[in-house]
Amino acid sequence: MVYGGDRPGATLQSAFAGGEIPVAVYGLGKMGLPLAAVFADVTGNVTGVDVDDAVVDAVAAGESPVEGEPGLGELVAETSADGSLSATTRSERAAASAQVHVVIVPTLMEETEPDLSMLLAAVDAIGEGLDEGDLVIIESTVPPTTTRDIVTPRLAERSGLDPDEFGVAFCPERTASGRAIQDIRGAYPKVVGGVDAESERVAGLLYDELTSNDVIHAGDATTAECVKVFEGIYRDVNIALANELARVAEPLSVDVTRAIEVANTQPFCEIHDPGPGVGGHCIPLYPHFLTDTVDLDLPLVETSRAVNDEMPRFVSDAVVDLLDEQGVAVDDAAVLVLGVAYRAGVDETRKSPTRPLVSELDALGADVWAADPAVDVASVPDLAASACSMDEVAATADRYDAVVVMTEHDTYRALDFAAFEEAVVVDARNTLGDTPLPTYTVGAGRQ
Ligand SMILES: NC(=O)C1=CN([C@@H]2O[C@H](COP(=O)(O)OP(=O)(O)OC[C@H]3O[C@@H](n4cnc5c(N)ncnc54)[C@H](O)[C@@H]3O)[C@@H](O)[C@H]2O)C=CC1
Ligand SMILES: CC(=O)N[C@@H]1[C@@H](OP(=O)(O)OP(=O)(O)OC[C@H]2O[C@@H](n3ccc(=O)[nH]c3=O)[C@H](O)[C@@H]2O)O[C@H](C(=O)O)[C@@H](O)[C@@H]1O
Repeated sequence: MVYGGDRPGATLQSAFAGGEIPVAVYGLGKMGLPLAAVFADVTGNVTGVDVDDAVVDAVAAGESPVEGEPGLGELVAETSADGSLSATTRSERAAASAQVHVVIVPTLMEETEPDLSMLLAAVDAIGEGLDEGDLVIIESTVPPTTTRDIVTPRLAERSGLDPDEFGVAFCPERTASGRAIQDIRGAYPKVVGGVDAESERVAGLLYDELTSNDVIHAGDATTAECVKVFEGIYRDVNIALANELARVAEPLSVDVTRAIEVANTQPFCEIHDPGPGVGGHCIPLYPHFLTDTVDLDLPLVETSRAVNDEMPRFVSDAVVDLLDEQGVAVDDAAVLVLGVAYRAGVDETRKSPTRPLVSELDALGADVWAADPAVDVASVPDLAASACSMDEVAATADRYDAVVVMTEHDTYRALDFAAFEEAVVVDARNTLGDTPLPTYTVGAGRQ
């Protein structure tokens, strides 16, 4: 019994750290596997649950199917080998033996509607195996009120327990791909919020064993859900401000990025970086998690989403204008797009701004190619571009009339842009510095 047993905090913590409290982590993806591995490293008693056989087989064999996470491969190998971490697809069976259930499966979006189907499937499996005194922790980002109004009643219904017989808390995953282990271990304070005081107390005690940082008690689950969604919305709105300011670079003949850099020397100013739009499966979603939940107009949040979603067209217009200056019609042009990942340091292409950019150029009749050192471009769905390997880029440089940098991969800074001969360049990330070619830089204007 973890919840409601009135066990003193220290006793509960030593039982948890001593492996006496079996933990199940549902979702062994980019965030879930690092989380399960750290839980296993701390408690020695974790079952990872995933619906993907290949993921489970890899983890059971001590291998990490998640790449690009420093330290993860070693931690999975170590915890699998010493029995701290096991893996299964049998969700209900894992739920029956666990006392702490941590859910970190995807929360996606259909158009602008949150899609909680994977979350609810995991919750249903947990409900089948939920016992009195268990604690369920949601780490997946969810629309505010989900934990209290959807997850908790669903668990009660599935398990036949009263809601006061088990604990539920929302403890958001505040982690970025590429640095998951260090983030989980304590880069930032861990936020916990319970559907009742005991849920929050127990969740706080367990995470206090996991993190080297502080544990912040939000007061309740809905407040904790708002913390996570607000963090993301703040970022989206702030990026939208930077992107809107970037538009004045040309009319004012000013380097807006430089002006932002200097403005940010004031401690209360933190304008983000202009770019080609906002990608990933988090920041573009979280505003909708809020606007879909409250029946209110939230014009700033909605407008910011629109400003960021308009940036791929802004970049496409810059390409057309530069080509026009050179007397090249866009429907006669070959365009190379450098970067399909939504940001540097990841191989993730979900909601990447490159997709709409390529669609815009393709619709204008351009012959579009795309290259990305971190991504298998040929296998990227819904990308209207021909794949070009980085090796081929150098060999075919004279093919292109325009080159567009969409992701700030270090590789691109090493490219010899003189090899692109007559091409024009749009640097949507302000990452190239000076080039020998006609260049438009988002944030700095015409170079
Ligand atoms: N990726 C990121 O940068 C961050 C993600 N998050 C949150 O973490 C959640 C998970 O994200 P990722 O790990 O990136 O997703 P992912 O797509 O990399 O992995 C999800 C995993 O969950 C598994 N899965 C799906 N349904 C399941 C079920 N019913 N039971 C068990 N496993 C199931 C999938 O097979 C997959 O292996 C997201 O919803 C997001 O809210 C939070 C912070 C950062
Ligand atoms: C508030 C916050 O910083 N959240 C982080 C974010 O990580 P994520 O991997 O989505 O990357 P990100 O750095 O926010 O970038 C998102 C998108 O926005 C773009 N971007 C980012 C910062 C900026 O100044 N300008 C800009 O255009 C990026 O290129 C990318 O396309 O979302 C994660 C999440 O919640 O999934 C979260 O854990 C991370 O800490």
